[in-house]
Amino acid sequence: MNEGNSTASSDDDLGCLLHALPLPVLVVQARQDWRLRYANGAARHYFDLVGEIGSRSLLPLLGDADRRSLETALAQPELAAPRVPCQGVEGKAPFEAMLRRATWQGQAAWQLTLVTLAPRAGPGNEPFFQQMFNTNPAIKLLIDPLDGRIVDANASAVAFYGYSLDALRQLKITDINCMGPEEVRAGMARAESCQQLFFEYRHRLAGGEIRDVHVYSGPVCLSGREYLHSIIVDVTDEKRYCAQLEKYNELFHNLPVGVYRHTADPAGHFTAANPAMLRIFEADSRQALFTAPVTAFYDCPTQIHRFLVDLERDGAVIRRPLRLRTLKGRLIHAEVTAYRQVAADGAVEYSGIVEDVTERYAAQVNQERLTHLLDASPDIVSIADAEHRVVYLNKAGRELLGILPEALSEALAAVHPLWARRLIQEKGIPYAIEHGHWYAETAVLGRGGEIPVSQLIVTRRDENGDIESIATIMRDISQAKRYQAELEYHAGHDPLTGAVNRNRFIDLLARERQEARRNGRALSLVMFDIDHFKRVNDSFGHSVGDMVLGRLVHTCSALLREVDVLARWGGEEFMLLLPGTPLAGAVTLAERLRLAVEEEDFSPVPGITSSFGVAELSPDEPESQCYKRLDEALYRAKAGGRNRVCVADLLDDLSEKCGVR
Ligand SMILES: Nc1nc2c(ncn2[C@@H]2O[C@H](COP(=O)(O)OP(=O)(O)OP(=O)(O)O)[C@@H](O)[C@H]2O)c(=O)[nH]1
Repeated sequence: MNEGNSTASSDDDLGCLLHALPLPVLVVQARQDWRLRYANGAARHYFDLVGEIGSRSLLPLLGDADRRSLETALAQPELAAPRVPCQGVEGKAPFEAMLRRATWQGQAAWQLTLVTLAPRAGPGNEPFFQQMFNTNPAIKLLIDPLDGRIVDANASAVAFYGYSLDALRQLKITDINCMGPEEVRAGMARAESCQQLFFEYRHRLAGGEIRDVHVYSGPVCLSGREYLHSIIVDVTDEKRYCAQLEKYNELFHNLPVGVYRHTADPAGHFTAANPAMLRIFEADSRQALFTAPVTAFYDCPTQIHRFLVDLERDGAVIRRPLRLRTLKGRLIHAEVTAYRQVAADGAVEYSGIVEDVTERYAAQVNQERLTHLLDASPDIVSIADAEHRVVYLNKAGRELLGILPEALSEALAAVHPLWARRLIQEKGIPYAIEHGHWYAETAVLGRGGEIPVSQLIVTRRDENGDIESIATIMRDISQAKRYQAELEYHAGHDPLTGAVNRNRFIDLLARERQEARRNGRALSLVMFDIDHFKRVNDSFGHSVGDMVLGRLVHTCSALLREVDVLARWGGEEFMLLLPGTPLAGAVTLAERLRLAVEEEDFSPVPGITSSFGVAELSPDEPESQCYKRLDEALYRAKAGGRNRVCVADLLDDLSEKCGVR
């Protein structure tokens, strides 16, 4: 019992039940002159108590005999739950007082439950009995103990059972009771073993409805005959309520979230908690949880202050994330919902729900970290679900697309040129779905045209092996491409003249030879160098010599086709690769180059000329042999007076045929 006032509050369901109980129930303070602390409705009715009862004592309400009996019983501490017959208040039925030790607001008290007794035999009492029988609001039946016939019923019984008085008098109690004899016997045995003053039955009303009842019975002698006087208490609603309460209790007990109630004083203490609360706060016992001040569970004092201020102001705080500490000092992340409630005695209490979201919080923090990282990346990262709906796009992606597109196909269309889109849709995604990932160089559409990107598509499957997500990471590789192209250029070109270098020339020659063999096309080489170049260096210095080399390459390149390759073979020596060119064409070109060099202005160097050796590569001839022939031809050109073209042909007269000097 935890009623804080002398009247039961309608807010408190247990108090409400107690208040409505048809048996008079009193709570009196022990050792304090039987001061009344509580009286339920029936007790107030019996003792004609009206208004506040806090200062009144029970003793003046009782006759001397009853006072003595009660005090004698209480003076016998060996009696745990004494039952004391009392004559009762004048003009009302005598009663038996069942005494039980209780605690009332932390103080020792006695609970008195008064079971009213029907007056025993004696014709003098009959009118009194009749009056009690007829006028009492309790449901009452008078039963013939020999055959169970209902002899009489009061107005409350008529109203409750729904039969007229005459109809009730035609019935036996067994017609109303719908429990079998076995059940009745078991119920009686149970009542006896628990010293219960009533029996539990189920009574059928006239309309067929069955109600659970407690029946308090006692013998009464009327006109020389013994009858059974029964008081019937309808407990159907109470039982239903108790069953419901049990269900709620079970629910409360098994909830995976913590449910609590705590006092609203500055420290605050838990006064109710379900097992989940103990688990969440690592409390070994309820006691451990209840004795620690609520403030001890908060990690941050400003957080609790703000929480309580909001709770006081708004009456409720819904799912607020809080950092809490367990009794073992472990930090947990929780979401707390709390309500401010005012108890029957006006005391403010807080009750609420604590959800331990530590794991969820950690996952969320991880996700936020990852998102932060992905947003900081210049790479475009997108994630689509199994239905190809875009569910995530990082900052770089959002900047490129402006918004988050709904469908993957929509995103692809907005981002990629047609060829790349086809490649991704027809090859990339199907391959990634089958093998887990796909990597390729594709492109996205930039303001200035296509931007080359490296693209990785990664698929993720769930535990059933079904596709869960398709992630794409795209990196702008235009810079890398530029560097690569530059590197490739430098690896294959002479930095002084810009002509292809010897290594690249050899590679290109090998490729062109293959091509020439496949297509049956001619392929010619021309070797040439500047005449008396040493003199240039000696007379004008090396830098002028370098200038001459550069201008020579420039002059010659202007006369070449796209497919021709001009290489610096070494020093002031150059080589020409002429695909699809037979010997005659190569000789003509060499002559044209010779003339162009001769006519070029190499100021400050006057009269620069060059000598040429020309050869057509036969399909099976090793390159080394051809180089040798070219060397010989060039040597002949030098020996012949320089500034001329000589053919390196096995047919010695070919040079004459070609009309060259
Ligand atoms: N300025 C400059 N000179 C170079 C470079 N490479 C080689 N030479 C010079 O080119 C000259 C080649 O001299 P030689 O092999 O005697 O041939 P030449 O003087 O041209 O005589 P002929 O070829 O017989 O007409 C040498 O003096 C080299 O130092 C270069 O990159 N820059």
